[in-house]
Amino acid sequence: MHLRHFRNYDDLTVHFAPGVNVLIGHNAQGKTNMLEAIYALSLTKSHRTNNDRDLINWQHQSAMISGVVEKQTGRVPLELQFTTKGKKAKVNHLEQARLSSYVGQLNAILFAPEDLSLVKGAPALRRHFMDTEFSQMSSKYLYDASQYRTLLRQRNKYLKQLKYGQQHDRVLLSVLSDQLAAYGAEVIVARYHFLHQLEKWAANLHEQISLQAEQLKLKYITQVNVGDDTSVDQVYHQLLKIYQDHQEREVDQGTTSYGPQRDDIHFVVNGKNVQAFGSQGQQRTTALSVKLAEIDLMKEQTGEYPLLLLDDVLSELDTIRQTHLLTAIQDKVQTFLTTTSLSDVARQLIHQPTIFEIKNGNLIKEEA
Ligand SMILES: Nc1ncnc2c1ncn2[C@@H]1O[C@H](COP(=O)(O)OP(=O)(O)OP(=O)(O)O)[C@@H](O)[C@H]1O
Repeated sequence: MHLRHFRNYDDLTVHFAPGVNVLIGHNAQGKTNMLEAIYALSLTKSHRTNNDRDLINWQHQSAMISGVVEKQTGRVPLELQFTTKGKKAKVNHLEQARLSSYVGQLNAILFAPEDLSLVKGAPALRRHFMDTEFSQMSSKYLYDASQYRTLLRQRNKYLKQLKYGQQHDRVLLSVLSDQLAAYGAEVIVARYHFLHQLEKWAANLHEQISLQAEQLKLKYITQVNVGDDTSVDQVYHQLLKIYQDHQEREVDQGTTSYGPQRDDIHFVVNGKNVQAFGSQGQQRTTALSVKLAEIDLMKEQTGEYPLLLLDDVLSELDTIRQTHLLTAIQDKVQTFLTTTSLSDVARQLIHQPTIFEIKNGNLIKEEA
């Protein structure tokens, strides 16, 4: 990987190892920035800011991240350039007209301490989780979800204009409702199936981590009826009917109250919703199982394991959970783990880690 003028990195080339890469450093040296660079190389955007300008070093006007991904099908050079005017993404040195044709070349799963609140946090967090993860597995999902978001913004704007009498034409509202229902149905059916697949892997991991004491189920919460055999067309008609039945109410409120932007996931352990009734430990085990399950699901869906980015999470987990995490990933997932100091437990658990010391935007590889 090569970074130029990215955050606090000036000009850095680094060769990472295929196994576990440990990035050790004091606070504010560039550990999270490095994970952010890898994440951005995967998804074209940061996990912690929506403003790409934040990624550019304060002394400069542009930044670059490039890297070579070694896939089963061969080596793929990727490059991202950020300027104050926008960004460019290249695959195999060719600029991509759409960012969506770039995403999916390199998949990455990031796990940070705040992800432990996936279970107890707000529903928006769980929707964001579905969107980021499923978009990496399916370019169709990425496209449908982004079309849905654009249409939702347009429809909300139009509903507000109707509410305040700036517009009167209900025909245009019907057109927007129809298009919104079409993309909404794609998103809902895809989420249902992906969550069903994710549950298989997550339940298995949860059972192991809880030493066979707990059974985890994932329940997809959405406003329409959806099951194993429900078609996209059936969901589309349900949504369309909801929009027709509630048109006056939505105009009154000036916003769209129905659709996948209101979805949620319930995590159920031994028959009880963990969000409401689970102990902190159960909530953490659930979050960990779901995150680890994504690794296997991505492999199943794409044929390649994703990269795993662990931002200072070991210190947040007890020994049992650390052991499960580290044994689940070893020898199969290329991992990048940041820490201010590696505990003795972790040192013993990681097979042949490659250790880099991060100091003020520089990486120094420790000799084995
Ligand atoms: N655009 C930027 N240009 C220059 N420096 C930046 C930019 N954005 C952030 N920094 C600096 O990068 C430094 C490293 O930040 P980073 O978040 O990577 O720290 P860290 O090593 O993960 O530390 P911690 O252990 O405290 O989380 C910070 O001092 C921050 O001020």
